[in-house]
This record gives sequence, C-alpha cells and structure tokens, in this order.
Amino acid sequence: QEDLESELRTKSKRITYEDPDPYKNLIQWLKDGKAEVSKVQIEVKSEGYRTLRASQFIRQGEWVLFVPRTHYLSLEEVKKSCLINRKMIQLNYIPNNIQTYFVNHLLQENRRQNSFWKPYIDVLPKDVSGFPTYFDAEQDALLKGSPTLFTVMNQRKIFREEYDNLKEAVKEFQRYGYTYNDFVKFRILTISRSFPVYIGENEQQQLLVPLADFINHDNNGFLQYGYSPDADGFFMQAVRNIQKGEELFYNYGQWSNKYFFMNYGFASLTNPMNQFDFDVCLDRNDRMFKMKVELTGGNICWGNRLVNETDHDTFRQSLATVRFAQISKLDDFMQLEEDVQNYNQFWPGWHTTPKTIELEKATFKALRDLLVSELANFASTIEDDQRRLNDPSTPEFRRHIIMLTMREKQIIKKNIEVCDMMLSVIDKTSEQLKDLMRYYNYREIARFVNSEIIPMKLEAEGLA
Ligand SMILES: C[S@@+](CC[C@H](N)C(=O)[O-])C[C@H]1O[C@@H](n2cnc3c(N)ncnc32)[C@H](O)[C@@H]1O
Repeated sequence: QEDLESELRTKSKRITYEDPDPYKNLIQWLKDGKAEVSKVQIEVKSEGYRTLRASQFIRQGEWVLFVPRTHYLSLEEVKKSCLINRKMIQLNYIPNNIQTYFVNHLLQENRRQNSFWKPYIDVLPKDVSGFPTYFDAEQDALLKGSPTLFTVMNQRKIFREEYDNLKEAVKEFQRYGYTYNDFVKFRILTISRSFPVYIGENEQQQLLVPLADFINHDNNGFLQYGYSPDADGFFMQAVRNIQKGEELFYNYGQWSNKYFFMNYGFASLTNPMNQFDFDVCLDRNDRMFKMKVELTGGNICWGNRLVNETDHDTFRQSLATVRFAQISKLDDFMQLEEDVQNYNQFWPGWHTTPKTIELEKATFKALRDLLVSELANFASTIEDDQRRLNDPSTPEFRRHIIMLTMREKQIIKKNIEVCDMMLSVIDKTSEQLKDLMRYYNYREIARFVNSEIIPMKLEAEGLA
C-alpha cells in the first residue's frame, strides 16, 4: 500500500505550481489539465469569501467552465488513491457518511509536500469558524430556543464519533496524527463544496470540483451543472445570457435556512423555504395516554414543521398532531379507531381528522400555547434581532444566526396569529364564518374552515 502511495507521490512531482498567488496556481494547474476556465475570473471579496465573475459575455446554453475528470475528486477516486480509505475498505469499516472518504483523502493530500492536489488544497478556506460546529458556549447560547441548536449538537456528536472510531479502527489514521480539528474542517469543507452529480443514468455521485466550488448560492441562480460523458468531465452551463463582469450564482437547492446554516454556514432573510421544526408530544397525565401510545405503535412525540406560508400541508399536519394529543372524549377516540382501519400505520399528523368544534377549539388553543412557549425560549426577540442586523458592527457569523432564528420566530409568530384568529371566530355561526372567509388572507385556513368547520357548524345548527 505504501508503495502505491509513494508511486502516486512521484507521479505528482512532475509539475509544481509556485506562484505566490495561490489563485494563479489553481488556474494554471487547471489549464494544464485541459480544463476550460477562460470565461470566469476569481474575485476575492474577503479571505474567506470568494466568488466568480464572467470575464466575457456568455450566451445561454454555453458552458461557463469545464473541469475534466482528472481534476475533480470523485468517490471512486478517493476510495482508490487514499491509503486510509483503502484500509477502511479492507477492514470493512463503514463510515457514518461517505464524506469521510473525501476527508481522509484531503487530510492525506494536505500532508504531502508535492501533492497533485496542492493547488486545490491551497485555496480551500482556511477559516471555517463561522460554521456552527465550531461555535463555543457563548455562540451556542445565541441559538437558545432554536431547534437548530439540537441539530448542531447532533452534528458534533456524529463528527466526534467518526473521528474516534477511525482512530481506533485504522492505525495509520492515528499514526499520521490527524487532529480532530483538521478532520472536522475537511468534513465541513467537503459538505459545503460538494456537488451531487448524475454520472451514469441512475448513478449519483458526490464530486469536489476545483474552481466550480467558488460559485455562491442565490435563489435566482442562473447556472446548472452536470457530467458530460463525451467530454468526460464536469461542466457549469449558463441557463440565460450572462453579461461580462456579472457575478455568477447557482441555486444550491430548495433548502430551509436550517439546512443552509448547518451545511454552508449561512442563512438568508429572503429564503422562501424557511421552516420551524418542533415536537408535539402526548401528555403523560392524559387519561388516554396508554390508548394513544398503543394506537400509534409506541410513539409519544412527533416532529412537526411550520413554514412561512400557512398555505401548506405542514400546518394541517401540525394541527392534526396537536388534535390527536388533545382528544379527551372516548367518542372521538373511538371514531379515530374506526378511521384507522383504513391505514397500515396510524400517523397522528395525517390521520386525525376534525371531530367536533369543541375539539377544534382545544386544538387551536393547545397549538397556540405550545408556540407561545416555544417563542419564549429564544434568546432574543424579533425586535432585538432587527436592531442587531441594522448595526453594521454585528459580526458576519452572528448575522447568520440572527437571520436563522429571526425567521424561525417570525414563522412562530405568524402561526400564533392564525391560532388567535381561529379562536376569535370559531364561535361564530356558519353564515358569519362563510362571510369572513371570503376575504381571509390565509387560503389554507379559509379552505380548512370551509371544508371542516362550517360543515360541523351546519350540523350543530341543524340539530339546534
Ligand atoms: C461552494 S462555496 C462557495 C465559494 C465560497 N464563497 C468561497 O470563498 O470559497 C460555499 C460557501 O460559500 C459561502 N456562501 C455561498 N453562498 C452564500 C450566500 N448566498 N450567502 C452567504 N454565504 C454564501 C458559504 O460560506 C458556503 O459555505
């Protein structure tokens, strides 16, 4: 194995790139490898924040850049050319994430003086302290109340476990003295810089692609990427005409702020995919606790999510889960048991349909109380956040925490308002409700009232 390693090292000694400007080395290395990089230019906005600009007009459909297979890292490549990875495979060690194969390869190449990958490694960000995995107790405290804090803790645990297990299982990993900090740094760099790409028809691969990984995210990104079998490499393509000098962006995906924050270290106020994650749990003092647990196959809590828009299934699901927890009448529960015959497994958020106006009232009240207490858990108010965002001395990493948690709080607040609104109208007559819903802003709520509440009202009014 060591022979193969030294052979690779000799091979990589052929050309060295020693310009004091690491970006020049990167471009020259890519050009020497027959990459097509002439239409883009690197701009260093700050040491940790670089971007690409179009160095010429680029027509819609044209490739913006091309990197051949020899100059990007694929899973196949890193499994083959990294000693630790080969050992892992021999030992049948299954990493908790395939990112570990990339991390091991980067650690190896980072250690080598004359690595073929040196021009790439030299331009990877040096400082990743803005990623939540690196936060200290004081920075964690800023996330208090946010469901993201739990995810951060969990991520740290996963990273630590992998590092400790690797050290234990692969003696070379320990011998090279790779530190936990470097392991985590390369793990984060792998997460935040990899491209999921379809190579074969159904074969999705992660790739680390030099230079392409300088492009930042925007919701209105105008590039797409892929693998070209004919050219045997990775391309970025313009989906519209791009003017000379324009900054290049692509859309990293329709992800929530929490996802961006965890994987890329940023959040945005304009992300349309924001969400607030929260748990709805059964009350252990509930008389029906045991019956409910039995019905759901042993569950007590369910993860739910609310989004910006109340025009969304997530609202109905959250409501239904709370409704399940709120059922207190045997009749309602029996009706639920009847409904359940139609499903293989009972999911409170999908299957707990409205039963009575009384139950709906209790449900909106309980959801409201839950959200009010969630809101009170946060370290700061929306107003504090707004003030800090307006203050230019607020550090960059902190802005992202504020944007993340502020959006979570805004979602909670909006949903509290919906609960309040429902509680204020639920005692009205069916006619009054119909009138109110005609101009109601939240379509999902209006649809819910029209399809569920009004029929219940009509039935009750008919009986009366
Ligand atoms: C693939 S890299 C893009 C290039 C990066 N700016 C650099 O200098 O190497 C992804 C990283 O860029 C930054 N980034 C990308 N899009 C961003 C955005 N819309 N807002 C803030 N930071 C962003 C984040 O630090 C993220 O982890």
